[in-house]
Amino acid sequence: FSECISLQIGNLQIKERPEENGKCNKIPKSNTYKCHDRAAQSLLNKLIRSNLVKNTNQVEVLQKDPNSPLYSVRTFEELRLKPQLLQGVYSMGFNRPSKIQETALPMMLAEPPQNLIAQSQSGTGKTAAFVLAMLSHVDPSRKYPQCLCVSPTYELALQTGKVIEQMGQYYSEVKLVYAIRGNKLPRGTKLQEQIVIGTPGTMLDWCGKFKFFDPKKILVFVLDEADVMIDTQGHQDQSIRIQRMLPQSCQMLLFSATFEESVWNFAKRIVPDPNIIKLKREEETLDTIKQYYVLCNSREEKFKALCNIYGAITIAQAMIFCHTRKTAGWLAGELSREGHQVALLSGEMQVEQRAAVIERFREGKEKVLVTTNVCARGIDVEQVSVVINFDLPVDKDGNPDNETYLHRIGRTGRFGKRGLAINMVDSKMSMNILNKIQEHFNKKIERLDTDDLDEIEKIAS
Ligand SMILES: Nc1ncnc2c1ncn2[C@@H]1O[C@H](COP(=O)(O)OP(=O)(O)OP(=O)(O)O)[C@@H](O)[C@H]1O
Repeated sequence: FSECISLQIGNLQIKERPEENGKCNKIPKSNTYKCHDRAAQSLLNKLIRSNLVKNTNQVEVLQKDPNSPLYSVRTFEELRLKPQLLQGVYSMGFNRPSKIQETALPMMLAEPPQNLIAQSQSGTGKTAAFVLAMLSHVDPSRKYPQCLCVSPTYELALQTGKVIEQMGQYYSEVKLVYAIRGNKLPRGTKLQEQIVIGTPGTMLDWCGKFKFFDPKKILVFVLDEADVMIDTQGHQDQSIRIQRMLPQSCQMLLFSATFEESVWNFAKRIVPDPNIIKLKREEETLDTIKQYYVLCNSREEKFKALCNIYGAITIAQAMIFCHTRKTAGWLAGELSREGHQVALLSGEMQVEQRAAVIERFREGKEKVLVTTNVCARGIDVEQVSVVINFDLPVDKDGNPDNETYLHRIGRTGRFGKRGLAINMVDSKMSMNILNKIQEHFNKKIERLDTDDLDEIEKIAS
């Protein structure tokens, strides 16, 4: 599929330019794909499964299902967004809000402003929700920072910044600046941008040490991916110190995909008198992501299983998580030898290098991303149809890391897309870890026999 240039299916023509992220560049406005024969239908199904065609049908169905996190009863118009923002939302291809957007936006846009602690599954539109809230509150005629958004990593700050730029594209007076390492401003600078987005350390320096802006004038403070934030040494304290500089009237918003007790305690310290949107444990995993495990005996067997999976199904893009840099390096080498276009991302790389790797992957220049760690958390790449846990996530004591599991599998199945998560189990210990993960989320993870190609094909259908 990745090589096809043009496809005629019934009266629908799909053209693909591989240099454009492998996405079809001509997608009919209508949500119905008409197919006149079975071969064409099966071809189209494969395209949809491999995420090469944006399956808007599926999103629409989910948005009408009250049990889905994408369910909404209201339209964006009913959420009373400014016309320029509505235009931005529609230009991004959003038709209706998701559940978190529909529930959180009225609270965030209320007068007087209300504080919020919100949880929603990965890929259900939290970022879009708080970006809309920030853009709704800024006064573009005032040339100083009014909204702060703190993200746990450089990559996520850049990603969120892009969403702000896209959503705010018709609101051109609103400007954005990145408080991230590497963006060095001369002493004495007074920022004119209305939105500052960055990582906690640099943000703290900018408002505390360098006084690039006056924290007392901030109207909205957003803390994104709170669970990832508290995993990084120092981020929790830095975030709290920033929050302490803000006026009492400032609206505090905190988002997270998971809420272990530690996240909860942190959230309560940051957000006084909050409205709370919280999920039940069994709602945390998405039904659109199918989860499997594969039994192996060694690293080489795991690699063979991976090759079998690649041999049986069309994978638009995949993310593969390993426990150590050594395994990740080895695996990336083996996959390259097999002819895959592989990107390797690991913690010892410079932040700029990491951002460049993610950008290339997002553009579809590489189809497989092998990675070890947190810099892949929260990364939103629509085309990721498969996540492989080459090694299961464990904490430093070797216990299952449920939070990381959820973040990893959440890289697929973005906004209603179907996703596959495959876990490689290679010992009694890792089987034990997998069982605990199943128990924690109260979700069965089925066994997959990767020697049986038909069975692999079936799970992707
Ligand atoms: N209402 C909507 N309609 C269609 N697509 C949407 C809508 N809201 C968000 N999206 C898209 O869905 C994807 C996931 O959204 P977003 O990144 O905001 O989710 P998230 O909950 O912040 O994810 P994570 O927990 O992984 O950070 C993005 O590609 C975004 O453009």
